Amino acid sequence: MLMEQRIYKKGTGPAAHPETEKMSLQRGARHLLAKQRGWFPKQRRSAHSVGIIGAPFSYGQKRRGVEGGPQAIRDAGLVERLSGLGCKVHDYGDLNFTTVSNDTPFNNIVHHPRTVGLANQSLTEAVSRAVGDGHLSVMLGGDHSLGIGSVHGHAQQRPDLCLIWVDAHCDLNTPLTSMSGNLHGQPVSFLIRELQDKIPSLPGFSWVTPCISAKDLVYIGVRDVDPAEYYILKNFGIRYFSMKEVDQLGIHKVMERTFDHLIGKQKRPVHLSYDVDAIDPSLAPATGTPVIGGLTYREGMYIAEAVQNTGLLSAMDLVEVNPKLATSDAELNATVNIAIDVISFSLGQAREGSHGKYDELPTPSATYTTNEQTIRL
Ligand SMILES: NC(=[NH2+])NCCC[C@H](N)C(=O)O
Ligand SMILES: [Mn+2]
Ligand SMILES: [Mn+2]
Repeated sequence: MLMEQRIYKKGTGPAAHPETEKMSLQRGARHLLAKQRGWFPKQRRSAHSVGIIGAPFSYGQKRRGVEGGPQAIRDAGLVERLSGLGCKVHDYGDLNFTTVSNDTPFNNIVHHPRTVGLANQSLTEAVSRAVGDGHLSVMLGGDHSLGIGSVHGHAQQRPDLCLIWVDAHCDLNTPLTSMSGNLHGQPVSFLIRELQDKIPSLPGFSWVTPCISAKDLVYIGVRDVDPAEYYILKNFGIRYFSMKEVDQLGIHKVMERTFDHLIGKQKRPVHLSYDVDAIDPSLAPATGTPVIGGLTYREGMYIAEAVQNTGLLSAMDLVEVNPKLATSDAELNATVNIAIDVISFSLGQAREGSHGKYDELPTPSATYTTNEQTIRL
């Protein structure tokens, strides 16, 4: 409730607390409220500096609409949510992608190679800049072919990164094994060093160099694995927790083993690539390749919380939200809100409560001074 007059703690006033940086409306409102009551929110312990990069791109698959993901996620209040968590948010805006003309399929199968290659080249630069600027990079897709550029750009700044890929799919086909021809089913194959003699040179991809080893990657949530992907998982020793392991072990053990594998011996930056189709389609239906039997809301958020708790998250992706595939407003809102929740939990929201808002509790005996009078609360 708004009070008639602003109330300041004794000996303080607006001049004693200059607002040094531009704040979001919500943070500003909270700050004002705190001022009115006479105490101030303290700096959060886990305050991240976050760089948001919108990647409105859909040519890694055939269903248009996923390019509307960043706008839908922003419209639903992502920046305000993150500011409310105490994050310092720098929004880099949306990238402007070029559709290459005469982009004929590679081998008559792989669609839009030049357009996908070029988009990922500019995403690489954007993510590298954001991380170089000192931000935790948050890339909003767009389809999951963007994983190439996001991980690649992150690796330019943090060559020792490891990768957690949360997805119903492995996205591990090579251009020679893909049955769909969609590059969103192939990004990881371009990133893994050990696979490079199996990757043909694709027009638009000459700039790509692999940046992780098979042991630097863990999958969580997979339940739709193509034959070639299974071959690669097994023969290259890639660690993965399918939905079967999530059922057998429980999500807590899955995360424990994930971190044991990736950061057990040595701490290093974590890249979290989160495909919204990892979550069960009954909860997040507005996506292009839904697969029944996915993560519950609680499992999905537990993964994000656990990654945040490592303190090592350095870049993340939230991809495959396709607003055009929602059959109702309710479906759209459910999917977009889950996307925002995944990002928020990855950046410090916690179900047990968040720390940091209060330095101390207000006491009834404290006195507060307005411009004209002293008030006892
Ligand atoms: N990012 C995604 N949703 N990928 C779905 C991939 C589906 C299938 N495995 C393919 O190669 O096309
Ligand atoms: Mn994916
Ligand atoms: Mn997927």
